[in-house]
Amino acid sequence: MKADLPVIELEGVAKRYGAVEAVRDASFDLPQGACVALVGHNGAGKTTLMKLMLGLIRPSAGRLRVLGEDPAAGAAQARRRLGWLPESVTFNPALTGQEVLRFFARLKGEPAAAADALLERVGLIEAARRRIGGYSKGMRQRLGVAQALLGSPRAVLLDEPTTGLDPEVRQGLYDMLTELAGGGTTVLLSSHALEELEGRVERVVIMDHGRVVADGSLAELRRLARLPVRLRLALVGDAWPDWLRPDFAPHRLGNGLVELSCPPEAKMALLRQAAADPHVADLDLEPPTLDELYVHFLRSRDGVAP
Ligand SMILES: Nc1ncnc2c1ncn2[C@@H]1O[C@H](COP(=O)(O)OP(=O)(O)OP(=O)(O)O)[C@@H](O)[C@H]1O
Repeated sequence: MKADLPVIELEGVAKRYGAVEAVRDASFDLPQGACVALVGHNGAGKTTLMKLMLGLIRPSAGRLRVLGEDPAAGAAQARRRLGWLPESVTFNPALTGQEVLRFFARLKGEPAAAADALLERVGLIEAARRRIGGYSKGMRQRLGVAQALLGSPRAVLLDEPTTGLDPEVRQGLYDMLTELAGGGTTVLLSSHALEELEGRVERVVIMDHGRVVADGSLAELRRLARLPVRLRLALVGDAWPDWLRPDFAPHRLGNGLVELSCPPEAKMALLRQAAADPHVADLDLEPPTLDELYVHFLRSRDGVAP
């Protein structure tokens, strides 16, 4: 397979369960070394999409290619080049991390040394001979990631890998995923939380009721959404600058603070005026939050593509 071919390709993919349309008309590519998040609320279709990519289920319509092959066609080759961390992965608590990972290594035809190298890589080598029953949630999750990385997969799919992790452990996990993608592995993770993805993934695919409603970098999605920017000014005395146009809905917050919101294209002109006005003692700029961005795309009727 050529390096410039996408590792995973979806064209008009749909999956129905009876009356439920779990995935509808999904089309996107995941190139080599991409680090992409699938974002959506419960039931949006994230897990179903991953299972389709893994070949665990067949699409009701559309075309799916993983490393150039149909993942559900039974060709084990393509499937073996994928790693998967299922949602809420559980391991036998009576076994040690090393026993579990060596067992999975055997299943994948990998040597025990490969399991040990991965335990080292995910920072579990010191706990390798301890029973999993005594592991923290973060340690179990890292063991899950190590399991997904056995056999040096070309792509890893991680279903909500950060749920329940504290911020430090989560950061460690994202660092590991960034490093993996930097080494050429395609990384796809699902998440409920857009806000934790800032600076951590290069692209997000937002899903709603089985449909892809947005696909792009967070910067691209912000540009597309054209959400208003909030400005907070600290004014000296009772001054009310005449450039505070009523259509920006300026209002006093108390303590000399005034808040207004303006469309992104008006932002620079407004900042220049504020900076040049001696009545403005201080200024804070608040870009739209990721929650606002998320809500915008969930409400958008026709969907948006980059
Ligand atoms: N095996 C199944 N049989 C019937 N319906 C299913 C099946 N699997 C998923 N669904 C339905 O398909 C829709 C999408 O589910 P999916 O698990 O893909 O969502 P999700 O985005 O992963 O949600 P969550 O964040 O809760 O994990 C839901 O309405 C779900 O109930």
